[in-house]
Formats: sequence, structure tokens, C-alpha cells
Amino acid sequence: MSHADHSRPWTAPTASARLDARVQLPGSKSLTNRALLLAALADGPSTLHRPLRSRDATIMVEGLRTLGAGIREAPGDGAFGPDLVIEPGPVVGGGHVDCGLAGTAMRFLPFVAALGDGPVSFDGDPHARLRPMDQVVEALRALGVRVDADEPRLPFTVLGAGGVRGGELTIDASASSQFVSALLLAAPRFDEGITLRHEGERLPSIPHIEMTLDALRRRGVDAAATGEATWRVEPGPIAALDEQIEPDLSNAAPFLAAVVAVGGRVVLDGWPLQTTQVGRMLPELLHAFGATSRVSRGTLIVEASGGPIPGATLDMHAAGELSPTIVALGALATAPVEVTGIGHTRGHETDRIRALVDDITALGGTAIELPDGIRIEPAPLAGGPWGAYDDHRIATAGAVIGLRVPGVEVDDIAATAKTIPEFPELWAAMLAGRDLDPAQG
Ligand SMILES: O=C(O)C1=C[C@@H](OP(=O)(O)O)[C@@H](O)[C@H](O)C1
Ligand SMILES: C=C(OP(=O)(O)O)C(=O)O
Repeated sequence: MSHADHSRPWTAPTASARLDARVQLPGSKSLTNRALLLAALADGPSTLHRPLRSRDATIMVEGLRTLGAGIREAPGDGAFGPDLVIEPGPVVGGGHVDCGLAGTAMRFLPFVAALGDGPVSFDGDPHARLRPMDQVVEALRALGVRVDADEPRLPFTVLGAGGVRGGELTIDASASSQFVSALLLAAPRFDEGITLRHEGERLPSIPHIEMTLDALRRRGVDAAATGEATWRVEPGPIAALDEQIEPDLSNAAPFLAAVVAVGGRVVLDGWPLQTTQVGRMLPELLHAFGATSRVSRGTLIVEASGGPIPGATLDMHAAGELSPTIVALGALATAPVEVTGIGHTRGHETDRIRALVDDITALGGTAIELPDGIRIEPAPLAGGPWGAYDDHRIATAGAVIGLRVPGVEVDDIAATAKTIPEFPELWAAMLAGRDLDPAQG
């Protein structure tokens, strides 16, 4: 499949008819990168079926290889590229990890490096150096691991000394749930495991912490939440596991929001019966905008009338990842839409609140920046530039608005390569009502 380039703006296609499409999506970033990391620390080889193949997943694969894991491709079922076979090895130092803009890599991998013997340097994209990392650096130091860093952010070097004792630790995960997940994921390999407590003004993205605990438990690790903001992971082996990665339900957001924007029906294949992915909240979120949905034989069917989009007030602290899509719908709504609880998304790929306010304002909309969210008031929109700011979810938010507003020019649709490189082709296929197999497109 050919992927978009970074050099030319992408004119978001407008919808000329109600949707009637079946969509298949590639694997979940959050599940893929957890499965890769735990497989690299496991007690035998693991195979991932239908793993995500994207920039963030490649960064995790390369990072784990640098830290000593063997990772190779194996023939898969064809639909989403090859499977991955992960052969764990002793954690080694002496390398460099380029985290790109991947929060999972920059938060999770330093704790793996700490298990090794020798220095590992970490850096990333220019914007990665602005993302919150202080709790990674401070936690490592509190655990007795040396970190060379001018500032508590990228770039830095972790000086592993062959192991981590673990024990009791308190951190402030207000800026990112990934600080909690990072510690829990490596903790089975700490001598004493970890007894972790969060103390801070808020705890975002709790479903992602539940996903981490579930990923550990499915590999035989004794891991549990012991209170609202406390967790315990016992030391012990991580079992190897062959598993199929679920489709990325967060990347389903723009495709399902498209039904609200345009009307009609989208059928999403591979909807899990039970999942820890935060995208499971989409049916309820889209219901607030008038959509109906049902699950039938492993598919999610979302339908909407295509009539005026109602207003809504939503606290999205648990699902910040979905907020750019919901804000895009807000820009098309006929009554005010207020999304709060997403202050932490200022530390995502870009300051998402600022980016959405600026982009919507540039199209003539009325978007008001709140300390921890956005309020959008109804206003007619006109075509114009839409900055992606290296952010896959800001790019796809522009695509949602462009369904109804001709001439929305996303400056860098290739930003979607972070988690869904096939986005432009899948979007076009949805609009054409074609059933696109991403491997063949
Ligand atoms: O652990 C994970 O896989 C993620 C956790 C969340 O991070 P924050 O808690 O920083 O929002 C989410 O937004 C991110 O896309 C992925
Ligand atoms: C915040 C996100 O990514 P990251 O894993 O880089 O934090 C995201 O995908 O919305």
C-alpha cells in the first residue's frame, strides 16, 4: 500500500453521499507495544499475530532490539502484514534508543534499560524533548538507577547496573498514565516487584493502566490495583504468549465519527467482545451526538441520520486519546460542545488543546481554550489550512471536519504514520463504500 508523503497538503475529501462502508483497521498501538515489551522480557519466544505496523510500533521493535531482544517477521494471515516473533535475550547496555515521538517508547523503555548492564542513551524528535519525562527520570533515580540528564527530560542516558531492586515508590502521574504503566510493565523483573502509589491532582487515562495490568496478568504476573491510585506487581517470570492483537479502537474514532458527520452506516470489523482499549467508549460518546450502535457477530455497526449534530458536555479525562475526534465533531455541531478533563493532552504529540483551537479558528470557527479543555460554539466553517503538528489525531480530526467543509487542507497527513499509515487509503475506501483490505490497497 502506498503511503502519503509529508511534502504536500492533503485536501480532505468531502462526503458526497451518506456512508455505507465496512472498515478493517490495523492493530492497536497500545496493545502492540505492551505485547512487544513483555514478550522481550518473557521466559520464552512469543508470536504476535496482526501486530500494528507503524512508526510507533517500529520504534518499539528497534528499541527492544537495541536492548537485546531478537525480533523477526514471520508469515501472517496477510491482511495486516507479517506476524512478529520475539525471542527474549538478556537486557544489554551500550546502545542508543531513538524514541521518535512515541510516548510508549520514551516512558516504557528506560525502565527496561535499567535492567541491563551499561549505559543506554535515549532521545527523540524535537517535540519529544518537550514531552513530560520528569517522572521517568525521578522514578529511576528513586529506584537507585543512575540517570545522566541535564534536565529531567529527553535526551538522557540510563546507566543500568545489572538490576533494579524495586519496592515502594510514589510518583505523580498527573501528566501521563504512561508513568504508571512503565513502572508496572518492568516491575516483574525488579527484585522486589513494585508497590506503586500515585499522588497528584489527577490521574488521566485509567483504562490504559487497566490495559497494562491485564497484559501482565495474561502473562502469569501477579499484578493488581490495590486502591484507586495504588498498584502492586509481584516479582516473577513473565510467561511467553502467542496472541492476536485487537484492531486499534482509538483509530476507529474518526471512521465512526464520520457517520455522525455525514449520516449513514459504518460497519467496523473485529470489534472485541471485551477489551481494555479506551475506544470501547466510542459507542457511548457517539450516542451523545445522536448515533446509534450495536454489536453483531464481531462487528460494530454505527448509524446516524446525518441531521444536525447536537451539543454536548463531556469530561474526557479517561479518554484523552479520543478527544481530538470528538472536538472535530463539536466544530460541526449546531449547539455548544464542551470537552474537559483533557489538560494532560497538552503534553501529547503536540499541545492538542492549542492545536485544535488554532486549527478550528483558522477555518472560521469559534473555539475557546479552557485550562483543561475546549469549548466550541456553533459557527459556519470555510475551507483553509489545517495544521497536523506531527500529530496523527489532529490530522484525522481535520479529515472529519473536511467531510462537511470543502477545502480543508491538512498540511501533513503523513503524520498518521505514527499509528495508522494506511489512513488516507482507508478513508478514501470508506467514502467510496469499498471494503478495503489494507494489505491489498
Ligand atoms: O499507555 C498507552 O498506551 C497510552 C496511554 C495514554 O497516555 P496519557 O495517559 O499520557 O494520555 C494515551 O493517551 C496514549 O495514546 C497511549
Ligand atoms: C498520546 C498519544 O500517543 P503517545 O503514545 O505518543 O503518548 C496518542 O496516540 O494519542
